[in-house]
Amino acid sequence: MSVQDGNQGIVIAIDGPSGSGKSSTAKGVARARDLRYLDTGAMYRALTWWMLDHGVDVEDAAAVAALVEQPVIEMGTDPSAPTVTVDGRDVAAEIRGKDVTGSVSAVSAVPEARALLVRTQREVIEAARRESAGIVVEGRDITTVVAPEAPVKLFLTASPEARAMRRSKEVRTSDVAATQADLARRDKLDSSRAHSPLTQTADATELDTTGLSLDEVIGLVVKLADEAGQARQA
Ligand SMILES: Nc1ncnc2c1ncn2[C@@H]1O[C@H](COP(=O)(O)OP(=O)(O)OP(=O)(O)O)[C@@H](O)[C@H]1O
Ligand SMILES: Nc1ccn([C@H]2C[C@H](O)[C@@H](COP(=O)(O)O)O2)c(=O)n1
Repeated sequence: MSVQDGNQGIVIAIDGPSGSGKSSTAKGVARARDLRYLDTGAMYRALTWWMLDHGVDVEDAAAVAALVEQPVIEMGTDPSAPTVTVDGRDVAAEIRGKDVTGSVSAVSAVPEARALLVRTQREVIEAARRESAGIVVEGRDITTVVAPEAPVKLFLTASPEARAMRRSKEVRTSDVAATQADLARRDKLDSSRAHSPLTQTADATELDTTGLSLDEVIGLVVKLADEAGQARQA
């Protein structure tokens, strides 16, 4: 059996704060080992986009809760070309805008929104496993709620300064301080909400990526995945 065979049906769960490198790492690992990829943050962003597009006050949890079932959110899990659609419309660009980023923590704190999206995320994971494909899933509650039984569980971190520098470079802003403040704002909301807050648990391997290149981080995670695959084969 090859290393790839050991990874068949594997679930790699990655959590961590904003800008720690979850999406880039998850995509790189999925590409390296021919796995599927699920960006759960994009699902919360897609739901938020729909709420804003329909004029819903996202600070009104009851209003959000009443409408969560309305949009049809679909995720494409090819790590080289992930997609996100709402009611058939490609919203990949819109969900990265300031309005959605400013409102997504409020929507993701609504229990009905979480229940719905966690259910959908588990369905995507099961579909991948039925096809014998493994999947890398990243977000804030993957190791704790969505897939706590995953054989590989990681908590990615990086210093606030490193995360702000990386994100500023990505969005081409020189205002690193403002970027750092926005990351801190979202981390605080995501870690302090009542339902499924971002939490680091003892059974998830912490990976501090501050001094590491993206390729180095991907290499470390691939190694962990291969070791878990070999243990599954033994
Ligand atoms: N180890 C690394 N070294 C340098 N840059 C990195 C590293 N990891 C990720 N990056 C870069 O940092 C930026 C943020 O990474 P990414 O979007 O993967 O983080 P994230 O944790 O998924 O963020 P969010 O939770 O906000 O979606 C990207 O531009 C990415 O290319
Ligand atoms: N599993 C998840 C994934 C994401 N969220 C929330 C919290 C984030 O601020 C927001 C956007 O995620 P990002 O695109 O920055 O990864 O979505 C969550 O609550 N649970």
